[in-house]
Amino acid sequence: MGYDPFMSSVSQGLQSSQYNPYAEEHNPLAGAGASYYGAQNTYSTPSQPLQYHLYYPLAPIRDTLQPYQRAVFDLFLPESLREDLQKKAEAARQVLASQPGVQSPSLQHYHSLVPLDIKLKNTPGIFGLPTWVWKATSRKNGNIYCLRRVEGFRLTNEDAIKAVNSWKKISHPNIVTTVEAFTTRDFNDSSLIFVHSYHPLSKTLAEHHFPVTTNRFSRPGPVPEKVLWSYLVQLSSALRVIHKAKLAARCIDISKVILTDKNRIKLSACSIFDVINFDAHRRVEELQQEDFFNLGKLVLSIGTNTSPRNMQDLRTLLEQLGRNYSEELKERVAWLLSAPQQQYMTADQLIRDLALHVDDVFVSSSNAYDEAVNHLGRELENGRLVRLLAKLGTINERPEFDGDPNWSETEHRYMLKLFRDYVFHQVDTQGNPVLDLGHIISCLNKLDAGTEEKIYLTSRDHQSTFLVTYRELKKQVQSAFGDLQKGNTKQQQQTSRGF
Ligand SMILES: Nc1ncnc2c1ncn2[C@@H]1O[C@H](COP(=O)(O)OP(=O)(O)OP(=O)(O)O)[C@@H](O)[C@H]1O
Repeated sequence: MGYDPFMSSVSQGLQSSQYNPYAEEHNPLAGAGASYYGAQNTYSTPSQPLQYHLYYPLAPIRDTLQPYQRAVFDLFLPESLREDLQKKAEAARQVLASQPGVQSPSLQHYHSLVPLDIKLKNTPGIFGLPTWVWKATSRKNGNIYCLRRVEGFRLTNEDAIKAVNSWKKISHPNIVTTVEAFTTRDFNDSSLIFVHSYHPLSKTLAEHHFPVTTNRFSRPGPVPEKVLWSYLVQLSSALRVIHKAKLAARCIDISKVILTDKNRIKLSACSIFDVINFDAHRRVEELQQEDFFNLGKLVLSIGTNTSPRNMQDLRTLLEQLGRNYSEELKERVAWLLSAPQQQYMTADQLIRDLALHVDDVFVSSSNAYDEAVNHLGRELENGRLVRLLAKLGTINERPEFDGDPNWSETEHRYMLKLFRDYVFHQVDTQGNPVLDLGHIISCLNKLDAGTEEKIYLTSRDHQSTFLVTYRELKKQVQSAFGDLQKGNTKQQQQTSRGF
């Protein structure tokens, strides 16, 4: 089998000795001696032919739905997930409307800057300086990143910016990855730019739990305790990896923790304090203890619905937390708030103390993972069909190939044209188009699997009929597509004669 541009990159990467479900010949020893060795290695490969037309396990709900609903519900991503992913994709692709004569904003090799801040006027936040956040596309690799400008910061020590290098090595599901940092004069001042990975449509915990609203009745209700435990576990896990790398997060604040999915949070502004406060030369152990204190404060703030600006009396707020939540949560938060007095609390110790809640988070994220793999399985099926459709599209109705204007209408290509009619152009007894997605997908699945099932194909003038198996049709698709891949033989001969 030659190079197949419609094969997934994954399957392209497969070694010849590995099983390739898209390969025409599945037995690597095919040829001399194949039948002798035929039974070997079969333990690692599914029996042939693959029953591709059997889709992923279907829910019982299937029987109660109409065919058109069934196809949509059973074969594609659930509506809510599809909508969520599409909204994220749309946000990631968003660009500012171009204005005549105004160049789209860019910064070094980052172009198409789109602001992510919703505030119009920027006041200094936790960094003590105004910051601005954008999404931007890298000219180097086409990826989208989150850029944060720290306005009016003059870098006096070149070593300060190197502090970012240690952060680049940190990779953790609850930490936004740091990519790079640089200085710029593009804003007619000296500004620092931090580049982090981009997580579309994320909100800060401040935006989520303390939305700016003028309607006092629309204030959010109390946050469920399991959400608070989940935040605590996720941030403790982030702290564990940060502290192990001899760093301190320094940005545990409701405005710097982002919510990227339901209850999934990430620390979004790591490395910034390490650069802007580089000259303060504070001991990392001391900063790590502050991380614990700030973690306690964050949970207390959300649990008592009190903005960090109004958290002067921590003792009273702890009592309030104890009235609404379990004693265990109150004790854990009190323990975190005592961090500066305690000598060297560690993240390992914290994770051990949270073990039962870590298990809860583990179970829910494992469930989410299983569900995602299940959806991925269906999408794998759909991706396979798109490749098949693309192949058929290159063959059906091709106006001319190899100097033959009837190429797509003759020999086995004619059968593929009739198959196209069978799949897509059926009509009912009243002559209305049959728009049954289930029929289309089932036919394409059988074609891709090359089953032994036979179908009748009838010419448009009803003068001729063919009884053909999907297996034969599959061979015909491969043969016609193979011809197209080889290219124009007449021209090649002429060219080679020319040499
Ligand atoms: N890595 C990221 N990917 C995508 N969006 C992000 C990322 N980091 C932050 N954001 C979003 O950018 C917006 C602004 O973030 P920022 O940290 O400036 O919050 P803020 O509340 O404006 O804080 P401050 O008061 O310090 O300016 C928020 O909506 C946040 O969710």
